[in-house]
Amino acid sequence: MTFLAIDVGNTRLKWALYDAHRPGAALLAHGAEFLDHIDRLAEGSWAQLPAPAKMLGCVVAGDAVKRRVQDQMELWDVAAQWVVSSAQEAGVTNGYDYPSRLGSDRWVAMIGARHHVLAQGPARPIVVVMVGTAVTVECIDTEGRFLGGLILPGHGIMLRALEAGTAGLHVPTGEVRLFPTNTSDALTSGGTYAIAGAVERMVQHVKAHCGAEPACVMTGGAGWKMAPSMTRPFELVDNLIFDGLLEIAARRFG
Ligand SMILES: Nc1ncnc2c1ncn2[C@@H]1O[C@H](COP(=O)(O)OP(=O)(O)OP(=O)(O)O)[C@@H](O)[C@H]1O
Ligand SMILES: CC(C)(CO)[C@@H](O)C(=O)NCCC(=O)O
Ligand SMILES: [K+]
Repeated sequence: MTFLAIDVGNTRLKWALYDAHRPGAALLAHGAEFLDHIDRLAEGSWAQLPAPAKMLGCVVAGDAVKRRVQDQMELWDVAAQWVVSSAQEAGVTNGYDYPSRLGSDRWVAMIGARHHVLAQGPARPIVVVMVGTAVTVECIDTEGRFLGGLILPGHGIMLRALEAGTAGLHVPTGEVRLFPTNTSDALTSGGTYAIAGAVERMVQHVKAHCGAEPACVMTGGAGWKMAPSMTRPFELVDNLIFDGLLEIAARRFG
């Protein structure tokens, strides 16, 4: 029972084919395409894949992009199913004022993180950081309730905003330094520590609110770049969105 998981992000579509729709299933193939290039998936990297029996995805890119993905999926006889953030799913409850307005990537990643942490031991609060085009920093309490989260610009957006909004900042990417002494390093370090600082605040809020040390997990393509600059240890998890989609699929598809 092959299973196709799809994460349509702000910049790229990421997909993974598994041999079953359950946590721990074997990964058969995976890939990523910039959103501009997704119309070539059916004749490109999907052409040689075994047909998926089930599919589940999450999409933050809007209905037009979702339809373009579904067009590519016509290659197979499989129904497209997309996760919509709800009040409760797979053991996580949603504390957002309007649960369906929570980005489904955030919701699915939190479900992945909750089960990832439960698989390691007793339940504890979690801080989930997703580093992509945008950065999100979520808090889940010991009972699996999403208490709230932060949204901030990703590194690329921060640098482009500074380039666009200042008179004379156009420099190549630099290094993260404690005391940057050139413009490139100052910009790169500023962006990195802006993210690390926001995350540190959330960890403090969680400790104060929940009275326990949270498990700290980080995911997203740029996670490995952030990890050395964090104020405390973060476990890097390859793709919490795919982990979450497997958890949800196991419950929905039986
Ligand atoms: N040195 C860095 N430190 C932190 N973040 C960085 C760094 N360099 C690039 N990034 C960020 O990482 C992002 C790429 O991460 P990732 O591959 O997960 O994103 P994506 O797949 O393009 O995003 P999305 O899932 O939203 O489509 C870039 O958009 C940029 O904001
Ligand atoms: C915050 C992003 C852009 C992160 O990818 C996405 O989850 C999104 O568009 N969310 C909708 C708004 C919200 O989550 O409150
Ligand atoms: K994303």
